[in-house]
Amino acid sequence: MTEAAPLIPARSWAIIDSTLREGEQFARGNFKTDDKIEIARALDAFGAEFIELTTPMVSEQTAIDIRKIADLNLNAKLLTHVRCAMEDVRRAVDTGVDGLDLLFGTSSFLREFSHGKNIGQIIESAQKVIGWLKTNHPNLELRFSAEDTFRSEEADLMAVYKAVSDLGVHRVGLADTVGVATPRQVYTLVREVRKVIHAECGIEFHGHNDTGCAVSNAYEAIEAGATHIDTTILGIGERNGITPLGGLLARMFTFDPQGLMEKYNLEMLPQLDAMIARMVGLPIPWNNYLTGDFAYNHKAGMHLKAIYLNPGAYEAIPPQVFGVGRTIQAASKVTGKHAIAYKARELGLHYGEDALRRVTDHIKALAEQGDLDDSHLEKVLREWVSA
Ligand SMILES: CC(=O)SCCNC(=O)CCNC(=O)[C@H](O)C(C)(C)COP(=O)(O)OP(=O)(O)OC[C@H]1O[C@@H](n2cnc3c(N)ncnc32)[C@H](O)[C@@H]1OP(=O)(O)O
Ligand SMILES: O=C(O)CCC(=O)C(=O)O
Ligand SMILES: [Mg+2]
Repeated sequence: MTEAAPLIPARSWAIIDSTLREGEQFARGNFKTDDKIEIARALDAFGAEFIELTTPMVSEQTAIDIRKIADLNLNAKLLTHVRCAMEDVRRAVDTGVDGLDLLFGTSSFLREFSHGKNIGQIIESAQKVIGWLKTNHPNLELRFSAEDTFRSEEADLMAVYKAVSDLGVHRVGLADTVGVATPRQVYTLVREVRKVIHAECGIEFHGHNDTGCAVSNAYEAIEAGATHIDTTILGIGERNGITPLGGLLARMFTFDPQGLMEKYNLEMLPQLDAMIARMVGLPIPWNNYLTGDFAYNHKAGMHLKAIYLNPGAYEAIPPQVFGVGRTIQAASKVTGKHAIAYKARELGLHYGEDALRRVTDHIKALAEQGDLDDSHLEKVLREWVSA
């Protein structure tokens, strides 16, 4: 690293976990009442500051489920995600949630093909809906998001964000709905939005992962001053999903580990990922952030030599903080004498320098012919001594 990492205090941003909203839009996300309660409780125990729930407009059952979750009296604040329409907000305020996440698409795509409103009409709808909410439900936490922000005209966005900030929303939302934004665009737009909204108004970022930037875009949003980041467990959502909770935690851990450990029960992450994998009927991806099967697998001889001396040599984040372990894969063609010596010592075996070189080369040659596992390695090491 040529420059010092920027100091980004974990206290400067909060998680809005949307597994129970965006996650329901995932191909395999079809949570039943008990699943929703399990997810909400687990996120609360983890320490998520906010839990976003699907709109009660979906169905009577969904409305009942939102009320059930509200009755759990969790520490996390509950939000429901609703269209900027009186019918929806009237239904939403009856559910017992703490806040409403309103949205309206501002890009020409969504203005033409989703709802047919121009920017003036969007602002009028926002005035009507937010005005009614402020008068009748002043304690609700309100957010207004410009859906498809990153394909919207900047002048339109600024007009909408200024209007809703003047109406007194607690947060404005920037949504990379089709996952097209670059980190630099996110950084720049968050800075621009900050200039037109009130100082006490928060900024939320919601990023899809279509081009693989969901984590980096969330990071850039935070660096630029965003206060809230949308995540889902395992990143589930429409298409290939949004910023995964684990990915965001991994990214942010490197800036303020202590702050992150104080805010969240990080060692619960494997449990959260496993819960959602079970519910959606899919395995945790092998290369998943922190909890993938091989996220902490070390194999090459040059790495293993250093790992034995200090795991930090090849790990940016200590696995135990997130409740996972590391795997040392010493039996392979890319292994080296230090790893073999270490494995031998574990078995109470010791070789001289020449023998160690020869057994290492033998193991590498064997691995060229097929996979080796630890038990095979152990057998070879023992036979080598007795031979
Ligand atoms: C990027 C995102 O993820 S946005 C969030 C997406 N979430 C959802 O869609 C929640 C689940 N959705 C549903 O259950 C249904 O779509 C409902 C209940 C919301 C609406 O269902 P329907 O009345 O059958 O309408 P349908 O879904 O076919 O069409 C969407 C309607 O929402 C309107 N709409 C779209 N965006 C908005 C908005 N931000 N504010 C107000 N109305 C909107 C459209 O104009 C259309 O209404 P219209 O038929 O009067 O033109
Ligand atoms: O309400 C928001 O900010 C995000 C909505 C959404 O899921 C999206 O735009 O992808
Ligand atoms: Mg989304």
